Amino acid sequence: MSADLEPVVREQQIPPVITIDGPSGSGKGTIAHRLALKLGFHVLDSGALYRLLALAAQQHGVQTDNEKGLEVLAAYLDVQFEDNNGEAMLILEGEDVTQTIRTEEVGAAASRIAALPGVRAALLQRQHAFRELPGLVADGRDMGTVVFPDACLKIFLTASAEARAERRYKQLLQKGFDANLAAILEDIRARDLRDTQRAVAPMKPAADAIVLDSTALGIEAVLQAVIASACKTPSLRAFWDHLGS
Ligand SMILES: Nc1ncnc2c1ncn2[C@@H]1O[C@H](COP(=O)(O)OP(=O)(O)O)[C@@H](O)[C@H]1O
Ligand SMILES: Nc1ccn([C@H]2C[C@H](O)[C@@H](COP(=O)(O)OP(=O)(O)O)O2)c(=O)n1
Repeated sequence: MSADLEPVVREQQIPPVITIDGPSGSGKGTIAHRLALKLGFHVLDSGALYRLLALAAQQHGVQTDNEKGLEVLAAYLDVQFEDNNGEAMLILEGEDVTQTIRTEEVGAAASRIAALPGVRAALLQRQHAFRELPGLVADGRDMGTVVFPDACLKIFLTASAEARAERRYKQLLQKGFDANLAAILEDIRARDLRDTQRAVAPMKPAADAIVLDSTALGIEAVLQAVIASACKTPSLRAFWDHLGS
């Protein structure tokens, strides 16, 4: 944090939170990182926690419907989020799993375990712990509705399933994974359905969220729209004034 930003930060009693929720491939992670970088805020990739737990369950032979077993695993989950030249590096039980957790298989398992109330409750405290000064940008499915209902700015980012599948397909190829567009589209639709239909903390825009459809918008255009909303948010004004000066 730069020295001249310190008075701005000191004025904040509770670290401000910006939430970015939405379905797979809507661009939440990308926008959350870009925005956090601009503001100097921390980032919570809450989906990564569900993915890490899903991978840990696979490695320890805990089935995705074993709620009690998953709760215990979540309570003792040994994970670190480290910074690797501006990129998050995810360590599970001492092993770098940054790439391993990004497969559609782990994403689908994460979505299944995320429907279990005990799992969500067990991960809640870990998510709250990311709320530190100067502030937090949190991305996921229930950041604005359940985890940070008092967030000062809530964005719900969406796009058509086809556009999201295409983005994910390109992203997986870029990362060197094998990918099949039709299979990804099917996975995305199944995940959307599971994430919106579950009884606890279903994916939906918070009543006070700004809904942004990025089907026809590039990353820069989405970022500018989010920044425009952030500039109008009173508790964030001091940060933007500082950046503009
Ligand atoms: N508005 C957009 N237009 C085109 N591609 C995008 C857009 N937003 C994100 N992407 C790309 O789509 C892929 C998925 O984005 P990501 O931020 O990981 O989505 P999410 O976190 O919602 O699953 C990434 O490769 C990203 O660069
Ligand atoms: N806050 C969250 C974040 C993720 N989840 C669940 C539901 C999602 O399908 C999986 C994986 O989430 P993740 O954000 O990593 O997935 P995408 O990057 O959007 O494909 O975890 C959740 O239930 N609540």
